[in-house]
Amino acid sequence: MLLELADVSKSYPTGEGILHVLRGVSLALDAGESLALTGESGSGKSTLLHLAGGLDRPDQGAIRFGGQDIARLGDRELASFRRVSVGLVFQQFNLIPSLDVGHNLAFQARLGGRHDADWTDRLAERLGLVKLLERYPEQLSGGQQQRVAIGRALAGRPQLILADEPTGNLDEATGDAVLDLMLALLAETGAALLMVTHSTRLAARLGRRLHLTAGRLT
Ligand SMILES: Nc1ncnc2c1ncn2[C@@H]1O[C@H](COP(=O)(O)OP(=O)(O)OP(=O)(O)O)[C@@H](O)[C@H]1O
Repeated sequence: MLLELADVSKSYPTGEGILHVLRGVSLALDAGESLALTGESGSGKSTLLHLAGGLDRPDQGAIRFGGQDIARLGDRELASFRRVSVGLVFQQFNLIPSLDVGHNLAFQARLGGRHDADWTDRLAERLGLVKLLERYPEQLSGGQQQRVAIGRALAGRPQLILADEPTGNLDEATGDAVLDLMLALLAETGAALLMVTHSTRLAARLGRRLHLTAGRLT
């Protein structure tokens, strides 16, 4: 098993008291598996994704990656886990505006000491970015920007990709094409995917689906 959330709870203090977002959530994801997470707005999908990626810590419960509880790692070890083991793709493509496509693609892999020029070239080819490598993000369409973000997430060959509404900013046809590419590349690398989506149509294309409601998974 690659990723396991065991009885994870998370709440936030708010003006009106404590908001219990996740109430004892458990899930397991194997290497190479893809899982769609659906749920109403505000149900805690992004919160769960952030916990799985070590971007935040749970109040209770264990988050095991390769058997190790990342919720118990120190800040430096957690940062290293994020750089090496996880690739993130968000709805807002989050490219670095001052870097061209080639440097955006390699950015995270370089940070994690995992840059591999041949693999990055191959990703650029598979994602149809070869002719765009010297352009800057503002010179790209939304679909092109998201293809760069996917390449950047995969460049360091992380074992887990976490995607939060990755096609939410794209029209349906472009979004479908981008998702197809992402799934094909995941199949090639063997990485697992945990993807948040509002769309049951997109969720149906992944291996498994879970629905978050009232802080619990069904
Ligand atoms: N840092 C925070 N402090 C206080 N409340 C928060 C914080 N982050 C999230 N929340 C609240 O927790 C709940 C879950 O938020 P989350 O972003 O995980 O939901 P979501 O299912 O991803 O929603 P959406 O589909 O709208 O993106 C929401 O009610 C949100 O307002």
